[in-house]
Amino acid sequence: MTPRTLYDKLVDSHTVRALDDDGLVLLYVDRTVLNEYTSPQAFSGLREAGRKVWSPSSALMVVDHVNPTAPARVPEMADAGAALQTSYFARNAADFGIELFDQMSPDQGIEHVVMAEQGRVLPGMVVAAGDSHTTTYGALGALGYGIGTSDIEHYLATQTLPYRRLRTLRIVLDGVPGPGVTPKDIIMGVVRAIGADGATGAAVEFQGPAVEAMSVEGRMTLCNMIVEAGARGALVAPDAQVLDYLRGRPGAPTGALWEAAAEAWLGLRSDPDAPFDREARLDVSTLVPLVTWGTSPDQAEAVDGAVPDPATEPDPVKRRGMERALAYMGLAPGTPLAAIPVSHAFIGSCTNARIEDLRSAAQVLRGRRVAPGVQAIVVPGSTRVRAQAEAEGLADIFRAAGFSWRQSGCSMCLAMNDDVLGPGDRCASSTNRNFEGRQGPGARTHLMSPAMVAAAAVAGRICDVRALEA
Ligand SMILES: CC(C)[C@H](C(=O)O)[C@@H](O)C(=O)O
Ligand code: SF4
Repeated sequence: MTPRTLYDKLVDSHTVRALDDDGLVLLYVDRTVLNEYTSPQAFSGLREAGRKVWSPSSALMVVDHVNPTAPARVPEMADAGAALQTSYFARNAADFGIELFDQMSPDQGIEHVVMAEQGRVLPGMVVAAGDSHTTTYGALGALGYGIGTSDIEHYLATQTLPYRRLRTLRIVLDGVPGPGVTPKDIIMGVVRAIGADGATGAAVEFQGPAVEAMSVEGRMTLCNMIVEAGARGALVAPDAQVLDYLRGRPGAPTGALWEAAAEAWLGLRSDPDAPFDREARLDVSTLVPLVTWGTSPDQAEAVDGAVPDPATEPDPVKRRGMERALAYMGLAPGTPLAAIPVSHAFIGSCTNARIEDLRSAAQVLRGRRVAPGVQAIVVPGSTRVRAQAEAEGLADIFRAAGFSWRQSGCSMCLAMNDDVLGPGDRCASSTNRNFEGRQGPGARTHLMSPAMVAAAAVAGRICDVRALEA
């Protein structure tokens, strides 16, 4: 048999039939998750065509993008647009028979955090959903990818999608990360190294000792943020850690079925000599905590470094991009990153708001206070994560430090609810995108790890977390 990558195996095992000779197939898709923002037209399409959902139990509906995160939750949304989106969402759930976690549900949260913690995504599955960060599920050995609204409709009606096989990119992570270097710093290091277009259209498989040593939640951060290098799929071969993560979750099999599944899952890996189209390597021991200074996720620098000078960039296109980014960010070349004051700190998003993220930020905040003038908020990735953090005493640490302890949702990751920054606000943010206006018109975003956000909140400026952890 020709050696195959894990990606090839997942695509092959889900191929209903080939649609052309060039890699276009009809793919069987196991599951989806729907949000209130990208699903409405898909349901309207089904209604107009008089179609039903083929397999309602294969889908889950979660309110996450527009809901407020104010500490006291109410069923009615004050914002008229959000109220309309969420009420149509609920009507679609009821009419099409799909399970819904609305904003009042104890299981609500950011869709990708919820799918994993509920055990709705299992190794070997293909999951397509109307959100680019569906790649997160690669951490569990499942092929997740983002789709548009017309594809959501196609999925709901048929459980299949036309799918063009992707080029593969193996990213090997060697070495042991040094102090303060988290999975977020590692994926930011990867994106910086290969560029914001370095994985365009690729199915990435992360391999290597640093991946094997990483927690499953850390691998979710990798698979989530590789989208910012253009990836359309991400995978890590499932191992014993993945089994430990999944065992006992609501959607995980039990008894003999679990035993059989676990054995099969551990066999899901690329053959040793499987060919990848491309390969990249990074020694994570060379990294230090990273911070973005620009408006593209690859515009990142070591926290103990300085804002780069566009004048030293030989590529004219890159140079103009840097100049424009610095103008938007209000930064001068040569400014030490650790001298940049912040007005806001945000810990949240499907990249970095799981329990391990909250623990690492709380570790920095214990016994410390947010600097005067800094508004700091923490938005747990799910309502379950929030409850767990409360049970572990993390919420008390955040509150005592002066952070606002919120309900779950996408929140300030993309500012579709009322958590919006103003022009000129500067935010230390644990999120994945720093595009112009992402957190509000004219607002400036510096991406970093949750621990680094905590450090920035305390210092009132970008701050090397290693100084605080020492
Ligand atoms: C709203 C949705 C389409 C979008 C995505 O696909 O990623 C959002 O979640 C984001 O992070 O920008
Ligand atoms: S948390 Fe941010 S990145 Fe994740 S789905 Fe929501 S808006 Fe997109």
